[in-house]
Amino acid sequence: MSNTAGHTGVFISFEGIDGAGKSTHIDTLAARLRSAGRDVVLTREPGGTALAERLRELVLHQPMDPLTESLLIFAARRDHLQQVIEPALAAGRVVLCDRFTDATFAYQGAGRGFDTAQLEQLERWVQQGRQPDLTFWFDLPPEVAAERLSGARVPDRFEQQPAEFFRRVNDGYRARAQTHPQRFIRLDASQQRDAVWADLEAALTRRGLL
Ligand SMILES: Nc1ncnc2c1ncn2[C@@H]1O[C@H](COP(=O)(O)OP(=O)(O)OP(=O)(O)O)[C@@H](O)[C@H]1O
Ligand SMILES: Cc1cn([C@H]2C[C@H](O)[C@@H](COP(=O)(O)O)O2)c(=O)[nH]c1=O
Repeated sequence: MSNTAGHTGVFISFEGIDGAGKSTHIDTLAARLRSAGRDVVLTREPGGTALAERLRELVLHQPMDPLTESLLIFAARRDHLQQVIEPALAAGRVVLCDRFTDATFAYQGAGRGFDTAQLEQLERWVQQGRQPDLTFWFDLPPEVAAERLSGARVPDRFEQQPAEFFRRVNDGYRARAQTHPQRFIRLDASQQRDAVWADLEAALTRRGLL
């Protein structure tokens, strides 16, 4: 659906292991899109609504088993989709979302070893076919990400995981990128910030979004 300015809603997600560089570029992109006349919604997962932010706190800090973790993440996603993402897209806005369902397949699926078929069921049930139009995957070796994050903050339940966990998570992202090649754009996040931004900008320009 398009708004009065003739803009159609666009849903862009940003993925990658902790410390891969997503946040560094999301704000810059939001400013760029706004200066091009787009109405931008900046949001994140788990989170993005009052309820989903409360669930985020639990998921990041409260010990729980992988099924509980997956259910809470999808519950948060359901609220986020209904309250924020779907209305914004219907109004012709650009939604920039720091992580979405690919993170669940990467962290809960590949990282924790939770059954992918069950995640696919939850994905269908909760999202009713909704997927990002474009997904930037910041691909970075876990050792480099750990180095970038070292001492930056008190680690949450995911950030406390060993490098081997993040290697599996990164493999999980690679698998998702192979399953959804039409929307995935891999960025070499080990480059300098400017080079990563240039690749991101070029990909959006090629698609007529900048
Ligand atoms: N290309 C880069 N080269 C070197 N350092 C970088 C680069 N991009 C980001 N950083 C730095 O790495 C750290 C992590 O970046 P950032 O917070 O953007 O990652 P993130 O993917 O959003 O992490 P998280 O998912 O854990 O929030 C920050 O200190 C940031 O300044
Ligand atoms: C959406 C989503 C997120 N996670 C994990 C990944 C991160 O470690 C945290 C979110 O914190 P950040 O500020 O984005 O780094 O949650 C997850 O395990 N599964 C998911 O679906």
